[in-house]
Amino acid sequence: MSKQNDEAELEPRRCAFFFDVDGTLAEIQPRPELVSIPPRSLAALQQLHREGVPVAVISGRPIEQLDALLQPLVLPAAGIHGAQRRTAGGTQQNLALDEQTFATVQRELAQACGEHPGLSLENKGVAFALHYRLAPELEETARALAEAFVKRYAEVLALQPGKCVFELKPRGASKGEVIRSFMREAPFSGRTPVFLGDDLTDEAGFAVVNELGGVSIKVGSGATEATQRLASVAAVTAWLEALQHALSGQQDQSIKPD
Ligand SMILES: O=P(O)(O)OC[C@H]1O[C@H](O[C@H]2O[C@H](CO)[C@@H](O)[C@H](O)[C@H]2O)[C@H](O)[C@@H](O)[C@@H]1O
Repeated sequence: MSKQNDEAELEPRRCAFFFDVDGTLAEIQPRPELVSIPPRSLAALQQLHREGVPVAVISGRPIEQLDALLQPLVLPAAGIHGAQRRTAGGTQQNLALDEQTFATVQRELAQACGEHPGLSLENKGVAFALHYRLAPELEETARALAEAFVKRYAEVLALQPGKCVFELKPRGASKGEVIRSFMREAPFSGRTPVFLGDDLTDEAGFAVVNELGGVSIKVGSGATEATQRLASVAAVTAWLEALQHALSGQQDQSIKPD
């Protein structure tokens, strides 16, 4: 870094990059399955990776969905808010609920959601997301349901609010802690961590990156622990392309966030 982090001009070859997906690399869509990552962003990620700059995705989605969104790229990744982590070497670590508890929560949640047809229940294998984007009037219903389940299964579940969603994730899952784990390992260690995210779940990541002396970048509006900001997913694409140019030896001031 050539300047203080609050006005950093990044030197990409000295950084390790961490990206949230929904709302950061990909525009928010009415339903999770409609999401895609812009080809220009994918090309930039691919070049960073090809040139040996460490890049990982840190998402609330399961890793298999991340692989589908990023194909043909296969990156180090954290899924389900940190409950899953695939290292640069390809080893995968998972936090999980025991099968019986998972099956019980699944059955009870499905039954409860069935009483509110506007709610959509996403089963992520080791976590659940209660979406109300298509029925915003059900926000408080979704919140109450999620809070009740987390209270009932407090030993194993934690609440993760997000954009038009209340998620039930395995207790202990944290985007901050997975970024910390990546930063202890090659090829990430010894570099400046840079994390871009847009939502509440990303705040844990910003806190750890700040603690490690890195660069935290909030995408969009809203209160945040992040020290820098980009306005939108489109701005993330432009920022990634500026990184590409910087990697190719071209100077481009636009890699400085707003
Ligand atoms: O950590 P992220 O990569 O940002 O993932 C967070 C959640 O993203 C998805 O839900 C959100 O995006 C959907 C598609 O744009 C949107 O319809 C929904 O309202 C958002 O909450 C995904 O479905 C979740 O599993 C992720 O945890």
